Amino acid sequence: MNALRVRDLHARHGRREVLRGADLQVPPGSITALLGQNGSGKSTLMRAVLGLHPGARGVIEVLDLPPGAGGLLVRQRAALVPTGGTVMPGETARTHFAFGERVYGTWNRAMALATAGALHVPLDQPAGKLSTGQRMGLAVAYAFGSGCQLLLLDEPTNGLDPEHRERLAGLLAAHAAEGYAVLLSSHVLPEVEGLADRAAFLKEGRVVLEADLDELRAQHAVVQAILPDVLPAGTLRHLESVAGVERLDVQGRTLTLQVRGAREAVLAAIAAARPVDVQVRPRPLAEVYADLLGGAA
Ligand SMILES: Nc1ncnc2c1ncn2[C@@H]1O[C@H](COP(=O)(O)OP(=O)(O)OP(=O)(O)O)[C@@H](O)[C@H]1O
Repeated sequence: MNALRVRDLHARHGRREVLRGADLQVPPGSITALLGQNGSGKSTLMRAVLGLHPGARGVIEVLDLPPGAGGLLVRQRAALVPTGGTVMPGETARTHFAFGERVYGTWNRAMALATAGALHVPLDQPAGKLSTGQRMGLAVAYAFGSGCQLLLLDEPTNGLDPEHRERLAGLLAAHAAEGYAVLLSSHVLPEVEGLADRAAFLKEGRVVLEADLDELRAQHAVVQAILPDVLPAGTLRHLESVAGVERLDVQGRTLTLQVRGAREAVLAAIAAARPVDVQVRPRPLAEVYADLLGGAA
């Protein structure tokens, strides 16, 4: 069973169809990154899951609830932290937590307090007087405290300084290790790479690729070889034609190839040129993102 399964989700803002049949899943214990350019519909998708986007159509399955269970039931099982970490500006963190205790049957006060402590959220200051990062920390502490098995976090590291980003990453990893499922959006791809285990790429209203990040790293590699001599044009043409080679670049005696899928044939062809050194490394997520979605993250 998935913690979240979305099928054929459609949603519009006015006349514009933002989601056009999006499919997505988040297994329990997974931190799945929802990636896409500005305006691609990430927030819309998250809101639609919680029944907060009027007119959204599609099949949404949350945990063991029946498909289409409805927003009220879903919001008892899934918590959303919107961009900016919306909170009640006049209320302190303590009041938020007392409120959470009444709202959620699964409320975990110790978890809310521990999360707020780890993120250095002042407990007795009105939320409206907290800094952007502290307000995000409060929203995250509230979501963790809810006890919800599915967390939807819309750019949760926004406003957090490097120390608190790292702290949040640790908290999320620990949460996922206990079986909680997280769907988070972010534009900070190096951070996503260290945090998420899966990624879903949203483009033109659809998820164009959903992949395990380890598999993605295994599939998309950069092979770099230092050769004893400049390669003859014929050998280069042969290398370019080897299955899986997507791009080839030569700078003097340094050969760089972008390879997709199995690399045996490419490595065999390079070995024939008696390289001085060969290195294979996964392509950074930002490059895969740019290939799939265009531009930079
Ligand atoms: N309240 C609204 N009224 C009208 N259009 C909206 C509204 N909210 C979002 N949109 C439009 O819907 C599209 C998707 O917006 P959404 O906020 O879901 O994108 P996003 O992927 O979360 O973007 P970002 O990465 O910038 O946060 C955008 O084109 C946006 O202009």
